[in-house]
Amino acid sequence: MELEHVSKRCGDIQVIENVSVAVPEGHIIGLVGENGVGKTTLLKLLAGILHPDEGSIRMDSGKISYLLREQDLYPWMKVKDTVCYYTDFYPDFRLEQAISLLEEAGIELHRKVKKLSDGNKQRLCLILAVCRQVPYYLLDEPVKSTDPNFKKDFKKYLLRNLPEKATVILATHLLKDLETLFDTVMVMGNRRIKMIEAEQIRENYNISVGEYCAREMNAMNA
Ligand SMILES: Nc1ncnc2c1ncn2[C@@H]1O[C@H](COP(=O)(O)OP(=O)(O)OP(=O)(O)O)[C@@H](O)[C@H]1O
Repeated sequence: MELEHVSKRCGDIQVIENVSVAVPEGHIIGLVGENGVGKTTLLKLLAGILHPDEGSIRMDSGKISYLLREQDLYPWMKVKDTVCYYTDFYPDFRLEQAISLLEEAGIELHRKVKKLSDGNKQRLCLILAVCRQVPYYLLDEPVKSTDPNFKKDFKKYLLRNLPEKATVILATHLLKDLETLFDTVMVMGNRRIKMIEAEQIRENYNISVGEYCAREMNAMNA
């Protein structure tokens, strides 16, 4: 998965400009940056939902699982039908695993999606995303509405449920909760992306990943 000299405008805003990045395979990558900096836009470009104005993106959208937002779910459907819909649509969807994760989350199969709490709608979206068996997962703020315990255990949850060599790009503002999850971080700011491995941050700067990201975000937007 690779971006070469990619530029993208949204409305009258130049979100990214001439960005080239090769996504490291098998890494869990934290995508961070201030509100409105372009994290969702980048994930949509990678998923093939948006197209670059200039440059090219090398990826195979059939191999990508993209996390739905709660409002993308059909509210009138039952949880069971939502899962069956996914099973019909994606041959790589692991139904048994989804049923087991729904049970673990206490989400009943016969409940209508619109009757779920916001946090459980997000858990359902997450279950739909992680139960696809693909090499790439694009997760935009996957734990925003979930409870503190789930956020705390999210690293274990991902490692337990994704294929061993999966590549994950995860956009978040929750650096305190998630920083230990990342092998690499991409910091976005001022139309650019800076990528660095977590190990390199600890060795070269002797600060936490979260502290590094906060520092870089300030520097990029100064
Ligand atoms: N459909 C659109 N039309 C016009 N401008 C848009 C559209 N979608 C996004 N933008 C603008 O593009 C920029 C990047 O938005 P994006 O949602 O990618 O940011 P983000 O980093 O994900 O933000 P947040 O952290 O707040 O979720 C923002 O300035 C936003 O206002």
